[in-house]
Amino acid sequence: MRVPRARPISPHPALPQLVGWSRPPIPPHPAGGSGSRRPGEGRRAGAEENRAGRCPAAMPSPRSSPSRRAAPIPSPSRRAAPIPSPSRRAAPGPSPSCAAVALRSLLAADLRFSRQLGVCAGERSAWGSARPLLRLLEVSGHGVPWLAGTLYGLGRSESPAGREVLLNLLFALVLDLVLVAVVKGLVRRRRPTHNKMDMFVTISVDKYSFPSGHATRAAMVCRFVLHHLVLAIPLRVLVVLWAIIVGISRVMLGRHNVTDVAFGFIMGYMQYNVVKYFWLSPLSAPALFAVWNQ
Ligand SMILES: CC(C)=CCC/C(C)=C/CC/C(C)=C/CC/C(C)=C/COP(=O)(O)O
Repeated sequence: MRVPRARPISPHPALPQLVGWSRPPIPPHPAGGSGSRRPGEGRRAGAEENRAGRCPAAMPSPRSSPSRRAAPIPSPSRRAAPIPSPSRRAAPGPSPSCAAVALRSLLAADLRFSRQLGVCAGERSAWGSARPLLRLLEVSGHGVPWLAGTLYGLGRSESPAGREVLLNLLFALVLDLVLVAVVKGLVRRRRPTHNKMDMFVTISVDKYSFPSGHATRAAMVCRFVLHHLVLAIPLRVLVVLWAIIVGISRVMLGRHNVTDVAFGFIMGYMQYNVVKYFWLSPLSAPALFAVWNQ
């Protein structure tokens, strides 16, 4: 008796749409299928995966699974290829763990929630009239004004202590740009579909959204300023509020999902630890400071 060969199980086909990650298209099925699944097939495949999976939360409910299994498969070529029963499946392939299922649910909720919060994503959005104000906030957290301002300050500064702080701020800003570009390039999460790509000066990886560069910069600069500038309490509160509002405005503008901003805040907060660890001073980098002190 010929035992049908088990087909490898691919990850959930709706995953790229759920999480917004770039992924190459699914190659055509060797049996002659179109390669892309039809509506409903994804759910069936997902249920199959879940049956084989390790996470009890991913198992289909007894009420829903028989009807899904009974649903006709529209493509004749697909009908010809028998779906192996769990008992015959030799190598079940990758199955979603509880963590993967939880992550998918979180990311799906993230996309839904972020779309709802994107109330300034366009001029015609619910709060479209506030968009110019939020775009002003966008500029306030952008890399160019921060780099330009820091370089200008460095050029004008006459105190060694001021120069030291500004030099380290410059290092922090460049470090932030590099780290964000690396993570964006590795993760390659697309920006929300409702985002208008009308951002002020971007680099190539800025087509990706994870993490939010504005959130990393806002969190890092906020910690930097609070540590190195002597400010009155109301001003300190303002700096913290600015960082939080810059982050929230990224989601409202439709530039990011909530998780991009949340991770960006955490990453920016930790980046400051790196800056603190590698703090540039006349002792640790004498050559650098000798340039100015001549
Ligand atoms: C200003 C000076 C002196 C030099 C500029 C050098 C330069 C061109 C640096 C690049 C700055 C830049 C384009 C930063 C990107 C900022 C940005 C669009 C981040 C994306 O933020 P996100 O929150 O949407 O991820």
